[in-house]
Amino acid sequence: MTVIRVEDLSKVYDSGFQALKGIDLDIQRGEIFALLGPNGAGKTTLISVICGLVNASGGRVLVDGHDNVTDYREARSRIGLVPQELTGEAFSTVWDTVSFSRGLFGKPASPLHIEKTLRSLSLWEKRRNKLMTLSGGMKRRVLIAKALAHEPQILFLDEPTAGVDVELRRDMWEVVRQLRENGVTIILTTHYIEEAEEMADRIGVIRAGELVLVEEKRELMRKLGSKALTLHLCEPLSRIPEALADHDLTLAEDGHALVYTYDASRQGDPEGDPAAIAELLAALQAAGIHFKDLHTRQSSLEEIFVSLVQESA
Ligand SMILES: Nc1ncnc2c1ncn2[C@@H]1O[C@H](COP(=O)(O)OP(=O)(O)OP(=O)(O)O)[C@@H](O)[C@H]1O
Repeated sequence: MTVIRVEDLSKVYDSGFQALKGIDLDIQRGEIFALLGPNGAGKTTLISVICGLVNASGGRVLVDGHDNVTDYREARSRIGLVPQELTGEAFSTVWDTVSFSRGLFGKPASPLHIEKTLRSLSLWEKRRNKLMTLSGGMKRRVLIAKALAHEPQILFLDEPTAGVDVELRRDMWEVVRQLRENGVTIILTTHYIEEAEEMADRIGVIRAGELVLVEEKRELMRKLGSKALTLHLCEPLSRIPEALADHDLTLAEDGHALVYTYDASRQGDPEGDPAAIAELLAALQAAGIHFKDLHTRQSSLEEIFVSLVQESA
């Protein structure tokens, strides 16, 4: 199942700056893994080392069992890397650019594969266009087509939607999902928590060169997400009554709502919060406080992420 194994990886740049500190990470075949982290955390350094563009100072990387230093060609041929920007080549056509990328890996020409790739990225109609004439969205698709030209099993996307509008972002997400459905393993770096929340099966958080967390997205949200139960009251309160002092409540909306915050990880725990909620509701009734509506809200990955990064700061 493991398609990439990263063992005790470290990187010290010539300047003496240590960008990666003993990273251990396994990527599973067929997953979408999102690497989240603030600016300068080491995301680009990590994927550059895995892709063999930057030398590690310590540790090793196995790609499908092939060491990415001693067995560079085998390792590299399995990887496609989608950089942030398209450089040069403004006057080349889409077809030529993508075909050329395949050639760089020493693969024999395969017009069939190039056609399939262009069609899957809705670039077929544009194949004769020069890159300079393409829209930003189309250029991003060309970057992906180039990275897929040599038929890699693993695709790295470095900030795939940095600086694009919402519509294009959704478009790109759809493209990535489609690739995964076709069996490609995806590793993406992102600043956008929304992107990780939307796309990822697993999330890694990197901070100051250390992986501070790797977790299934669902598990992460279950474990760390707090829930808030908001009760909209029939009659506003000026303060929380004594009888409810034992319950962890706050008054909101000018006294028109009571908010109870609890740990979502204890859901389903008979000793935990469901009992506490039942008790709370009973106590409200006993105190003669009636509510006309209620809703619960789970904290988003964004809130979870911010608290994580602050916690380890
Ligand atoms: N060639 C280099 N020489 C010295 N330091 C470098 C070099 N490249 C990157 N760094 C430093 O290493 C750290 C990690 O950089 P990296 O680009 O990996 O971060 P990142 O998480 O990808 O950030 P961003 O989201 O801003 O791209 C930064 O502090 C950066 O200044």
